Amino acid sequence: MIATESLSKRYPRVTALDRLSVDVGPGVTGLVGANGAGKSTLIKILLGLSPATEGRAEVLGLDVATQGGAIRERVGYMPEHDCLPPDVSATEFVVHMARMSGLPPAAARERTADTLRHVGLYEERYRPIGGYSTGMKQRVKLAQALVHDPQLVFLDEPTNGLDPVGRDEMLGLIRRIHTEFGISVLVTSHLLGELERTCDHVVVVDGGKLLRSSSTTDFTQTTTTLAIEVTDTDEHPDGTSAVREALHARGVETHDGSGLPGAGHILLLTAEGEETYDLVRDVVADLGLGLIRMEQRRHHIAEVFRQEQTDGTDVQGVRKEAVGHGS
Ligand SMILES: Nc1ncnc2c1ncn2[C@@H]1O[C@H](COP(=O)(O)OP(=O)(O)OP(=O)(O)O)[C@@H](O)[C@H]1O
Repeated sequence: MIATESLSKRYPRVTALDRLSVDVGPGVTGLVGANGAGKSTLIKILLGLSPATEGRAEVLGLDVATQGGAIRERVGYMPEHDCLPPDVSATEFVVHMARMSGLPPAAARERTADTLRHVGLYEERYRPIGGYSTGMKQRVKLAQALVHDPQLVFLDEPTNGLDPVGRDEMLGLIRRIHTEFGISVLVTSHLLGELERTCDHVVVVDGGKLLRSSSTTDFTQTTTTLAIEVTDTDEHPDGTSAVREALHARGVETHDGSGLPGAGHILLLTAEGEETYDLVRDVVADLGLGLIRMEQRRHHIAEVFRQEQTDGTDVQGVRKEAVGHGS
């Protein structure tokens, strides 16, 4: 879908992209980085709106330097900043954008109605945009990116300014753009964790450089860490401590899962194999406790990242190592 090769963008005072080489396939891909990491710059270059200083890039097999128009016919773009005219309704605006994309009037109206319904705007679509909430404005921006039925959409910080419920709804909507309509998505965020449930693949940039590019499952792959939670009984009012002591007596180290939801009631230990599961089961049964859960823990992206950064001696070292993992 997207391929960049040693792509750089230098402004007089800042290098926004620094020899970025990355491949993005079909599906939902998260482009993650702190503010100023170069995400919006990359999107503008990929749309053929801003020339790269060096390197090259292709979108859907088209060269961004020479085929920007053809790219924008096939790709939708939801910009980061509010850019909506306040005096017109969502319907008028999205019909206009559909017409600009070359749809005939009747098709533009039909596609607009379908798309606004899909993004969750109903009666309000006839009211002027100026009176909309941030969430509704984000939906209008999303609708105009989808109305011409693109193969790929670039969504720049679509969850910006939304409350947690609005954010979840937007992330669900983004996922459905791919699952229901087969449109591939490149979505940016400065929050690594929020893209975890939504994206198949995550590309992390920092200071214009590629930090890491891998599938979400590689990021969050199941580890051999077991999380155990047990009931309390009259005999063992603190069941967790009783299990901890019994496991220690059998030479199994545990840690307490601090920082996890429910910490204090959760024991973490490294599973050496089948025998660890059997041992835990026997210990809990011998104590007469109930086993609430025994599960392999999945890491969250943000944890993996934090872990990599603490393991590295310096940020530069982390970058080198992370680039090594990239595709
Ligand atoms: N037109 C421009 N002229 C000069 N510098 C720019 C220009 N556009 C972006 N920059 C700089 O390039 C760097 C990358 O900006 P960019 O907007 O791509 O980052 P970002 O990752 O999208 O962050 P944000 O989410 O804050 O927009 C920043 O230091 C920014 O100040």
